[in-house]
This record gives sequence, structure tokens and C-alpha cells, in this order.
Amino acid sequence: MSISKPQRVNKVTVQLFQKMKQHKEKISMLTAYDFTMAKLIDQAGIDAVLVGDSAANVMAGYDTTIPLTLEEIMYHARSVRRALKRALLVVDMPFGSCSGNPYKSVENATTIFKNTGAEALKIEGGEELLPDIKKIIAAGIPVMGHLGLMPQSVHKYGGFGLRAKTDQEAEKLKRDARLLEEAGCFSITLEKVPATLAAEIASSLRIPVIGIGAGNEVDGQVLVSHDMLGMNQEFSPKFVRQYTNLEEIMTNAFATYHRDVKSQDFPSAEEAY
Ligand SMILES: Nc1nc(=O)c2c([nH]1)NC[C@@H]1CN(c3ccc(C(=O)N[C@@H](CCC(=O)O)C(=O)O)cc3)CN21
Ligand SMILES: CC(C)C(=O)C(=O)O
Ligand SMILES: [Mg+2]
Repeated sequence: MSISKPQRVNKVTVQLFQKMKQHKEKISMLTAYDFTMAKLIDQAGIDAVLVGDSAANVMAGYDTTIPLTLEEIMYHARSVRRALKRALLVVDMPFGSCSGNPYKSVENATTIFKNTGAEALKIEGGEELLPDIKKIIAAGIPVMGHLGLMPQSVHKYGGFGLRAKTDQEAEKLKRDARLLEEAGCFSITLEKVPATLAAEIASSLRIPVIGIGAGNEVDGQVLVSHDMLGMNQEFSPKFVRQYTNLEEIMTNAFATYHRDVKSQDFPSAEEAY
């Protein structure tokens, strides 16, 4: 008798990520923070779901990702875990949970892994964090790197502007990407960097590079679901494509309900017992 569950057909694994790059099949990834949204994303066939620390902005209303706690990201990740059948589940390590003390970083990564069912963790940072990242990978946890615009370092750079504009920054980025691959990361997210630089990095690495604001010549794309759904018209940097205008659709639905309650149009006789 088999003690393991039969492997679901087509389940996305970190190994499949590598194969998709080899076969030049682009990888699609979106964020989710809750069960219902994650279910729809999985149902649509998206390859990977990121429980991003952007939950700090999108779910909690903070200005930066910095305040999000380990407990908070784990709550979102467990909710998303229950919804996914096919997509790979990647979870962000929140600010301060992986920051230069490898012993603590492994402990935090292990806590997230044990308590959420994540299949990989994403970590912002390059060379400075190599000891932490290597130890986490050695503990058996697949790691996705995150370079370029690293929102947890917003105060270090003083904003969310384009990264790697100077030759010196571009060289550091290329070096960091290579070091992350050598350290054993299975993939790297590259945020808000010039498209030509992103293309050069993607073609020089064996592991897939997932871009956000990094142009088309990378191995996949990631967006915040709420952004691509147009749920907040105030946040629309040019790298976001709005596939619908849910802000308008939802606001109209709420306003119509409000009107119907006030006018006693809702509920109707058919909607009552
Ligand atoms: N809803 C949402 N979407 C995201 O993509 C996202 C989050 N939240 N939270 C965490 C980080 C922060 N990110 C950001 C934030 C701002 C810009 C940005 O381009 N902002 C300005 C320009 C800022 C500047 O040039 O200094 C803009 O054009 O809106 C990009 C990515 C990406 N992540
Ligand atoms: C924007 C993506 C890459 C992210 O890290 C997040 O949503 O937290
Ligand atoms: Mg993030």
C-alpha cells in the first residue's frame, strides 16, 4: 500500500519551473492572500501563486511592506494553501525574518514552511544574504530570489524608482543574480529594472527569471492580482496591465445594493421566506 498520495497530474513543482524555461514556455504567476481569490487563480491555470508581503499594502492598508509579521503572512498562506490544486505555492519571507542571521533565518523559514504548506519561499536580497539563503536551501526549502526593486528596502533607496540605472548598479545586479543561482535558488524575481538588463540576466542564467516591470525577454511574469484586476485605480505604474476595472464594477455593485436597501427594493418577495 502506498503511503503517499498519488501525484496530481500536471502539478507545478520547482522542477517543472526549470523544464518550462528549457522548453521556452513562459511562466505565469499572480499574488493571492485569501482562499477565494486563490481558487479562481488556480482554476484559471496560472502556474504559480505568490503570497506576497504586498498583503501589507493590499490587505492591511500599510504604506510599505515593512510592518507585516510572520504570523500575518502565515495566516494568508494557509488560506491560499487550502485553495490550490495545481499552482506552485510561493510565500514571501516578511521584513526582518531573513536579514543576516542565518540561524534565525532558517528558524523563521522552517516556521513558515511547517505551518503553511508553502512549496517555496521568496527572499529579497543578494550577496549580503547568501549565508542565510544557503542555509535555508540546505534545510530543504526551495528559495526564489528577489532582486532589483526590493520593496522591503524602500527606505534604503528612498522610493520605488527604477533600479540598476547606473553601470555600477547593473554590475552588482548581474553578480547577485549569478550568486543566487550558484547558491541553489530555483528561480529569481526581478522587479522594475531596464528590460535589456533583465533580458541579459535571464539569458545568462539556467534558472527562470520572473519579471515584474522587467520587460518581455524574461522567463515569466508576476503581478499583484488586485493591480491587474484594476481594483485600485490610484495604483497604476506602467508595468501593470489592467485586465478589467474591478474598482468600478465593485463600487457600482455596492452602490446599487445601498440604493436598493434604502428604497426597500431589496429584498424582494422572492428573496424572502
Ligand atoms: N498593490 C501592490 N502592487 C505591487 O506591485 C506591490 C505592492 N502593492 N506592494 C509591495 C511592492 C511595492 N511595489 C511597487 C511600488 C511602487 C511602484 C511604482 O512604480 N511607483 C510609482 C513610481 C515611484 C517612483 O518612481 O519613485 C508609480 O509610478 O506609481 C512599483 C512597485 C511592488 N509591490
Ligand atoms: C510584487 C511581488 C513580486 C511581491 O513580492 C509581492 O507581491 O509581495
Ligand atoms: Mg514581496
